[in-house]
Amino acid sequence: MTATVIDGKAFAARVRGQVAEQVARLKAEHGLVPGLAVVLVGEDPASQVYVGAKGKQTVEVGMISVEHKLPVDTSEADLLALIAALNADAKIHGILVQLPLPSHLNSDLVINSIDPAKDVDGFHISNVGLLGTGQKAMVPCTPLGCLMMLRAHLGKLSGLNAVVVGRSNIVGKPMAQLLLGESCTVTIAHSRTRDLAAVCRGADILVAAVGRPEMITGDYVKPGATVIDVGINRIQRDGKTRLVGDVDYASAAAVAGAITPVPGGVGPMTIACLLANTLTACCRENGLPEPVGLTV
Ligand SMILES: NC(=O)C1=CN([C@@H]2O[C@H](COP(=O)(O)OP(=O)(O)OC[C@H]3O[C@@H](n4cnc5c(N)ncnc54)[C@H](OP(=O)(O)O)[C@@H]3O)[C@@H](O)[C@H]2O)C=CC1
Ligand SMILES: Nc1nc(=O)c2c([nH]1)NC[C@@H]1CN(c3ccc(C(=O)N[C@@H](CCC(=O)O)C(=O)O)cc3)C=[N+]21
Repeated sequence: MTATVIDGKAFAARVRGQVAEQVARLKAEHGLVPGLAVVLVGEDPASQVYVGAKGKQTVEVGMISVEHKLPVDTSEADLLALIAALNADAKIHGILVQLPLPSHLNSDLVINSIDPAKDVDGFHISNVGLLGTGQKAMVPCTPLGCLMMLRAHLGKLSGLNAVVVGRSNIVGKPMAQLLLGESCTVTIAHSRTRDLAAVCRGADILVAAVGRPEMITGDYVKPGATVIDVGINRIQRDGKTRLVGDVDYASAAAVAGAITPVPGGVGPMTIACLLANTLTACCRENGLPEPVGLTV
């Protein structure tokens, strides 16, 4: 079997189109323009690429983009003061603090200082709790993007076996919550899981969020399964820098029913969902109806 490729790049372009349409309507009918502030501390080159891409796409869908680039030695007090100012700024509806933060900063404290209504990453403890209890939350962008692709490809997910490899707060855990919300039977695997390959072979839906290049090979995949590769790993191969996922694409695609590529899979959907969440936050903050087709 050769797997169907789930084209995240094309899917993300459609999501951005839907966002742009609804942003235009918000402007015409209510005079509102959603605003997203991205805060980057330090000069990690990969982070700068993401922040640049986010800013460009934010403007393309008609929203306001504000970038705050702070020096690597920024104090916690200064960062908290900036977040307090953004919380109080009526033109800003979404705030994203790029992670990881330099080690002298307490990222839990920083994230939890964001107004939960503006927490478009969905990392604030209030949003984590709301998602975990099945209430209306801001949903983390990467898992939201994965869920949108799964729904589009599979339709109803109810009753399917889902295995999420990875238990981070930003990907693995919220992904598992969303799949549980879809009535999947969910297993969360991690570095202590025994016989990971056998656990993964039980999955109708296999989500890899590990951070280990090409670890999930074809022998981890149930024939016909849907494989979502969240991993973004920069490796050297044949003297060139290449981007690969956590899934060994060639061997997995030979067994799977459908698979997301890297690049061009989950990554572009993450940014599209960030824009969707900013629109959602703007609507909620102004007591307007939820955007159509862009929330869980
Ligand atoms: N496409 C996108 O938009 C995004 C991509 N990413 C990418 O996704 C990947 C995961 O990111 P993130 O969740 O932040 O990573 P973390 O490093 O926070 O978590 C990795 C998880 O993988 C588990 N793990 C590590 N090694 C193994 C192993 N050998 N077998 C089984 N499980 C293992 C860890 O287990 P344990 O808890 O036991 O240590 C941990 O739960 C990375 O490649 C990252 O770059 C991240 C965010 C967004
Ligand atoms: N507060 C916070 N929120 C995040 O959502 C967040 C973060 N911090 N820190 C870093 C990770 C990583 N992340 C990616 C987003 C887009 C691509 C993406 O668009 N990738 C392209 C390739 C881009 C390239 O070539 O480098 C693709 O997969 O096709 C990748 C990774 C968001 N993250």
